Amino acid sequence: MTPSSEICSVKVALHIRPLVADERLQGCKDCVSVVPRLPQVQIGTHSFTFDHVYGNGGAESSAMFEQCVAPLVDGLFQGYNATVLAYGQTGSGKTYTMGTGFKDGCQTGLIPQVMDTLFNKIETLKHQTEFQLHVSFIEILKEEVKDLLDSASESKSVVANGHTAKVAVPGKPTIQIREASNGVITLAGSTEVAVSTLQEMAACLEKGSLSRATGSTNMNNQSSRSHAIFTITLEQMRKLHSVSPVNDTPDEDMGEEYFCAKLHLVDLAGSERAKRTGTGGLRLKEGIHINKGLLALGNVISALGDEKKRKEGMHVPYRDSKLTRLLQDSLGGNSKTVMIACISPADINAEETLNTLKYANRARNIQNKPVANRDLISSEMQQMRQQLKYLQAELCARGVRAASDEVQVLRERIAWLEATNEDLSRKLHEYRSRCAITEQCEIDAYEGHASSAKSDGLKRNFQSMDSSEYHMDEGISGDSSGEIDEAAKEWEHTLIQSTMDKELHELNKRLEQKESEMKLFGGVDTESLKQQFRKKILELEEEKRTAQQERDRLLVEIENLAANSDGQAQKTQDTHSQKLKAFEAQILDLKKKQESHFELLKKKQRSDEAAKRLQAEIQYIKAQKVQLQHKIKQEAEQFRQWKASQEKELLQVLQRKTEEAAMASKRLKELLEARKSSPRESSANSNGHVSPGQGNEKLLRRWLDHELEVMVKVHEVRLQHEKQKQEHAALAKELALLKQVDQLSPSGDSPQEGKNGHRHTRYISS
Ligand SMILES: Nc1ncnc2c1ncn2[C@@H]1O[C@H](COP(=O)(O)OP(=O)(O)OP(=O)(O)O)[C@@H](O)[C@H]1O
Repeated sequence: MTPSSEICSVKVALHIRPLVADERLQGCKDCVSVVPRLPQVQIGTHSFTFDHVYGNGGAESSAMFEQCVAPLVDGLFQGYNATVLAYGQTGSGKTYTMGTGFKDGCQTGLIPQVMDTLFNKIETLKHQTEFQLHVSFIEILKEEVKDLLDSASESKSVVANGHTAKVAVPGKPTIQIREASNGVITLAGSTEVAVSTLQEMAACLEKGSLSRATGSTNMNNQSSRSHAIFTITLEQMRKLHSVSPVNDTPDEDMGEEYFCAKLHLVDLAGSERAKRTGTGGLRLKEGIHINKGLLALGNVISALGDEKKRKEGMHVPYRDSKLTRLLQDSLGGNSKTVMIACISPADINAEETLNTLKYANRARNIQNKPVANRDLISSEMQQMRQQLKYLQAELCARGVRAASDEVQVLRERIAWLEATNEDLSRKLHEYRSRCAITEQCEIDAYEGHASSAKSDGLKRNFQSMDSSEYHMDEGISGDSSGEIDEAAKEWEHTLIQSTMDKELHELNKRLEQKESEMKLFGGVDTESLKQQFRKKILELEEEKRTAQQERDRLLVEIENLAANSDGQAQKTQDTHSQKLKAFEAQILDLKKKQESHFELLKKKQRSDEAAKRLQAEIQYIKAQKVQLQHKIKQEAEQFRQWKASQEKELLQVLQRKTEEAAMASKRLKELLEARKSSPRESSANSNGHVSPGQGNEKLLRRWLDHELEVMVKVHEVRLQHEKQKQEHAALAKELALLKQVDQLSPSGDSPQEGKNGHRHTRYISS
């Protein structure tokens, strides 16, 4: 049972009955006065204050139940034990006040009102709580506990000399007072009748009241000769509801909460003086026992009521009598207790009344610590259930339930990516080797074509110049092989660029895929999630440990109970065994939850590792990409430089040839001028004589032929130069385009087709 302690004093109410007929006949006077509107009474010079005073000018007796007992009935539903104790001299009205003389459905007294209220409340709560009610009714007569509800002893009640008493049935075990390890006092062997209606409970009260030992004394025609305790045990199994976080509707799956509380309604035997009660023999013996019990009760009340002694931890003599032993819980223990001190206002009873008032006044100082008797197991189970609910909700919120599926999907995706990667690498390798072969074939084919085409074209034109004194073949005679080299170089450059562009394109594609994979990992704060998991696992471990400890404790308790062979022990043992089973199931459940948490944590770790690998792969691809881009740039730059140097060289040659052509043309002009200025020389030579002028003419003609040839060649070179210039412009344009592509290259697309097409055309045309 879980304690939720609060300290509260024993409440004391004073009930002053009116003067009874007998007293009036004796001419008794009222010696007790109630201070108006105060719970205070005066008797002689003595003044006493209580929590409530009823009757004889005080509050109406009818208000007693509402003010003193109804709160205790309410507390019963919250799991608090309670005791209502009627104390007072014989004939002071205890039985009347308690209603333990309940006969023929007569509703006076507190017990019938308790029963009414109890069943009304059960009626209003039964839709959400399951109730079980038991009653027991015992009396302590001459220091023996007797069962007033035992059917076997019913017929054995005897009436002799106006005295009703039960005869002990042979073989029937006597009722034993037991104290459990937690200090709870129980009666082993008493009849506990399960009741479900007011009528059944009233029948029990009536039956027990009839069985109770009563006798006639001078003070009371029907004096109770025993202490009677009517006990109502209320067990509740309350259905717990939690509110669904999704739609605010009650969730039925929260289990139950168990409460068990007892209400003792005690009608003590009246204190008496043998002289006044006029008893002798059997009555006297009864009276001695009654007084002994009450004296023990007085001592307990004194010990508990003295604050100083209480603080010093003074011994409380509960064990001095069966009465005090049974009321141990109600006085200074786990119970909310109300004592109703009953007094007669008659002056003839002044001394007893004063004693009662002193007794009751001391009882006000007793402090109890009532605790709600909630079943520890059910409350722990409830806590565990709530914890589990919380965990499940949290896991749901964080999408961890889907984590395992997600990890599976990612694994498959990684496997697919790796396969694709391998496939692409293989294709790339094949492509490269194909490229190398194609490149070689292209070069070979080009070389073959060039050697024939060039010899037909350029070589034919320039061949004659090889032997000339002007050495016009310089720079041009090597053009054939030079152009072949150039074309091969360009072709190689195009192929390299194309391969690298494709490589870059592949890398970009892979990078894109890997990055989209990474995004799947990115949604969850994995570190904090892992922390949460670890925390929950630790919490579950802690809960499991607590549950195991509780189970061990229960086992020990069951073993102890097993040692006790009586019915009550057996019953408690059965209850404990059931709880133990439930508990073990709970522990098993917790273990499973813990294992599943471990599994989730492992999966999460594996998924993190996969994410790490993916990240590393992405980094590697990025590095590769940067390297490739750098290479493309470098290759383009090298080619550009080579092309520029080629053009520069060509321009130099052209310039030189142009200058030479200009020189030749100038000389030709000079020679023509010289010929015009000597016509005689030429006529004289026409007579058949070879003059020195004739030799010159011959020389001049030869020279002229040569000059003309040179001029034709110069013209051809000029044409060639024009052509080269056009090509140069086209190349510059292409180079600019390449540079642009290079800058935009992450997409990997490049206008390869155009370049190749253009160059190829150029090779053919040249
Ligand atoms: N408040 C009351 N109003 C009217 N009559 C009362 C009241 N209280 C008690 N009486 C009457 O007083 C008589 C004695 O009452 P009761 O039997 O309840 O005393 P008791 O304290 O139980 O005595 P005992 O200790 O001897 O059993 C009874 O006849 C009862 O009807």
